[in-house]
Amino acid sequence: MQTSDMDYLTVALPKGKLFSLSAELFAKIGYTAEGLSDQSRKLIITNEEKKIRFIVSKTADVPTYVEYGAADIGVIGKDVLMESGKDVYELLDLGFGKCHLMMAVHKPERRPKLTDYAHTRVATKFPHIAEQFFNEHGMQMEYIKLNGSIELGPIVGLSESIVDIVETGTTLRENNLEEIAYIMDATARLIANRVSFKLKFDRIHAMVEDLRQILESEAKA
Ligand SMILES: Nc1ncnc2c1ncn2[C@@H]1O[C@H](COP(=O)(O)OP(=O)(O)OP(=O)(O)O)[C@@H](O)[C@H]1O
Ligand SMILES: O=P(O)(O)OC[C@H]1O[C@H](OP(=O)(O)OP(=O)(O)O)[C@H](O)[C@@H]1O
Repeated sequence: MQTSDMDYLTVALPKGKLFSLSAELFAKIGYTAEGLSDQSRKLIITNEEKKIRFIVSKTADVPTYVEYGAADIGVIGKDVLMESGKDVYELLDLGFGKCHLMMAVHKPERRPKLTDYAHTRVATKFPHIAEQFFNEHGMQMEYIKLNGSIELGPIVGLSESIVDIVETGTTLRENNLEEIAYIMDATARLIANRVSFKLKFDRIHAMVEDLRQILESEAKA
């Protein structure tokens, strides 16, 4: 394994929904870098003075960069972290990116039971989480991995149900789907490489404490 350069703290930020919120949070503790914005195409942005390096990665790849030590620290949704199964420390619940994972089906005529769907097909970005959930309910399923627009699955007959994220519920409503089982809540988490956490303990610990203070003061406001 590689541990990111000892002089620098390397932070992996996910593209997409969590990017701006993560960058804003780091900026509040003084972790800024010129050119760190949604619009930039730069993949590595360094603040030489503070010895911080941000790497901007595809969301699902953040746990991989952190597990291998290419990044010391990362921000990632709990959903993606659980699905990845990567061996990293989870240091802090950052609170934003709130959503939940659930199972939904095409709007049924009568209230269905979860077990009505045993042995059917589930479309999902989260096959590991889905399998764990259905196993806990003693249900054997067929998992169809999709990478986006999961709600299409039942509409076009690819699957009988989906396991996906819900935030406002708009996507379910607009596609005539109904949640029939709650699986888990998710928020953004701060994660760390296990070796970096030991080798760069003072720096990471100080950063976590600064972030914790910001989050606590925002929660009180
Ligand atoms: N409405 C939402 N839809 C999707 N994810 C949400 C939502 N609200 C919060 N999140 C959180 O934001 C994380 C990132 O979502 P995003 O849609 O940016 O990921 P992605 O589409 O997998 O990434 P990428 O844009 O790199 O393909 C999710 O893993 C989840 O934890
Ligand atoms: O409850 P809502 O507020 O409607 O949000 C939920 C939707 O957001 C996510 O999709 P995303 O925007 O990440 O696009 P994707 O389908 O490409 O994953 C998720 O997969 C749902 O489709």
